[in-house]
Amino acid sequence: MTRTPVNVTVTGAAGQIGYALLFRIASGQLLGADVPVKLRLLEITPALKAAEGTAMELDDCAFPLLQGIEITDDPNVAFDGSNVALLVGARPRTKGMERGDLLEANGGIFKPQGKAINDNAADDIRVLVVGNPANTNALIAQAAAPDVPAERFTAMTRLDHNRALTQLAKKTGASVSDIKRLTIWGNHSATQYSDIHHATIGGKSAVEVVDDEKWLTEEFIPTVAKRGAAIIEARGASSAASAANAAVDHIHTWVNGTEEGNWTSMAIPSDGSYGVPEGLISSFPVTCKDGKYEIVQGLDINEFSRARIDASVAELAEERDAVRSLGLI
Ligand SMILES: NC(=O)c1ccc[n+]([C@@H]2O[C@H](COP(=O)([O-])OP(=O)(O)OC[C@H]3O[C@@H](n4cnc5c(N)ncnc54)[C@H](O)[C@@H]3O)[C@@H](O)[C@H]2O)c1
Ligand SMILES: O=C(O)C[C@H](O)C(=O)O
Repeated sequence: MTRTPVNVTVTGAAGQIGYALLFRIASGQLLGADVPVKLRLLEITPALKAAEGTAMELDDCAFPLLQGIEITDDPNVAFDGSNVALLVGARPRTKGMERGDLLEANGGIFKPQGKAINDNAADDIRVLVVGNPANTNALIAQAAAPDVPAERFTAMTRLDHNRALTQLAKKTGASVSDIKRLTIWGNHSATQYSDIHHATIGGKSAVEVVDDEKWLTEEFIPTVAKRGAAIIEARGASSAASAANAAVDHIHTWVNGTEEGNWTSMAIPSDGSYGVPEGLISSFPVTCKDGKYEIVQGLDINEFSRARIDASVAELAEERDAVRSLGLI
């Protein structure tokens, strides 16, 4: 193998998403079956030992593509020469914690990590924020990295996209691969909007195939938006394997491209498209080609969609204003 290994940094590596993610990265599913990787695992000091345990297991898989593992509690080391950064570790909301407290606690994580990315990462760094509140954590990290092109900071709504695909497939009896051009708009939160107005199923309009407006508004959209909470309720812990799967999908698509005639959903810094204020990290329909993404332009947004996009974007603007008032951006 002669290719230079790609440095992949994973924060929160000893957590449950980390455990589901690292083996897939090391096996080549993130970047490709011919791309060697070096892993950098960032954890808080008390979790370093657990991260070492996971590294021992990674060693024991004898993955041919895995060219090294470094474990550290220092963001400057973790992001040194990093090409891909998966920011998973975050401060979860605990009892009695207000939203402002949560944003502030996460600011204490994502601001220094953004600075460490700015100061140490490779020129081609691509960042995916998974840790919640993902969109606003991405905004905090991005603001702390003024030397990195803003568009390299993204947040994950691919899990919502995948959830929506399956709900739609189950409703219509189609296969997920027959469904194209589905979109998640806005925030990775309960305000997100899963939009099938431009989607097709087996080449036909998804709205016409579904032909059930009540299901769309009262079941589909809320089921997808509240799926994370439903999983926490059922499992007693938040989604992990499906979140790791979506992170793999997000980076794989960003690097390797979307299929012809289809698009995906990524939370990315807005350029003002579709009335989303510039700079907010909001989910859009995107196509990817040659390692770059582009917002799908020219879609007709009906009144129904407009109201839902606006509501989610308003929440993002509130979160931005809150972190701004805390001096985090
Ligand atoms: N965007 C999405 O679709 C999505 C889906 C599922 C979960 N999540 C979020 O992903 C995050 C992680 O979930 P999990 O189940 O793996 O949580 P977890 O609690 O199992 O693991 C989090 C890990 O992060 C580590 N950590 C905390 N602060 C850190 C720091 N400053 N630097 C490095 N590591 C740090 C912790 O030690 C822990 O090991 C949560 O915020 C969760 O809400 C997002
Ligand atoms: O961790 C959570 O709050 C839920 C998670 O973001 C999910 O969508 O599964």
